[in-house]
Amino acid sequence: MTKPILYHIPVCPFSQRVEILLALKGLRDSVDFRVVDITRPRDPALLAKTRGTTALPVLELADGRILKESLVLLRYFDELSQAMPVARQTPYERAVENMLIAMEGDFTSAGYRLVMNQDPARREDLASLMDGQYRKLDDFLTWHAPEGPYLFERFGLAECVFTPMFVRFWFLDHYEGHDIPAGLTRLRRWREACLAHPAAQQVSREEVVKLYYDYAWGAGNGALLPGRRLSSFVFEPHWRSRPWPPRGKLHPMGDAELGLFG
Ligand SMILES: COc1ccc(C(=O)/C=[SH]/C[C@H](NC(=O)CC[C@H](N)C(=O)O)C(=O)NCC(=O)O)cc1OC
Repeated sequence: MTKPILYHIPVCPFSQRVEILLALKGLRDSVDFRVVDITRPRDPALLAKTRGTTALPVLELADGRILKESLVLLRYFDELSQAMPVARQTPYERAVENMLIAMEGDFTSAGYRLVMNQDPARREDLASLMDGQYRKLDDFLTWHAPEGPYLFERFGLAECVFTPMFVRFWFLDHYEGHDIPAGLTRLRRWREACLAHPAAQQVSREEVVKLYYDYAWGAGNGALLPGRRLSSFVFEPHWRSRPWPPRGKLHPMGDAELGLFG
């Protein structure tokens, strides 16, 4: 039987969400993962399938129908196979889960704006906004799940949504020296449990720090920085062969210093 195809970027957090849920449901092998190199022009055939949008992940069903948006794909796969449901099953618990998931967009944006910031004069404000997002999450968890570590008794849909962002925000520690503010113990407990879960081990801290280097200099989604020939997002040379970039944003490194020998 032809498997559905998930077009994805290996290190993209939105793709990782889907990988985590598929791993939780034992469906990882039921999907054909097709890697897309966003540092190169998109395949016209894929662009035609997505009607011109470029954001990944994109799911192509066996009959050619196309689905997009990671949150949609999470629920699609969770509902496709009734076994081992990941989303909560009662209206109230699903509502609480959705309230937490509704907070993810602002949380993610705050983190990416902080890591991509190039204006030292704005850093304090952006760091403060990030702190505010952490406080909102800590307050929500303290309110709805004071014991934890998860929102409910197991790693669920909200954890699928947030864990890839906790993974990416290792770049905040490395390039901005920024982390969850002291005292937010409930959020730290949640993050620690999410990061340790066996279904969420697709991307390492080393991979994030090396691949997201260009984000720290304001270039996202594979965009090229001035004077550079290769994006830090390229697949080759493999990130394992590259040196660790220094912590902080002291001076921009060139391709050679980054181990990007094209
Ligand atoms: C808030 O700023 C950011 C937040 C997250 C990401 C990210 O991880 C992209 S991951 C890769 C990105 N995918 C998405 O943004 C998907 C978002 C979509 N809403 C979903 O949930 O599936 C992509 O395909 N980019 C290639 C393209 O569009 O051609 C980047 C940000 O800025 C560059």
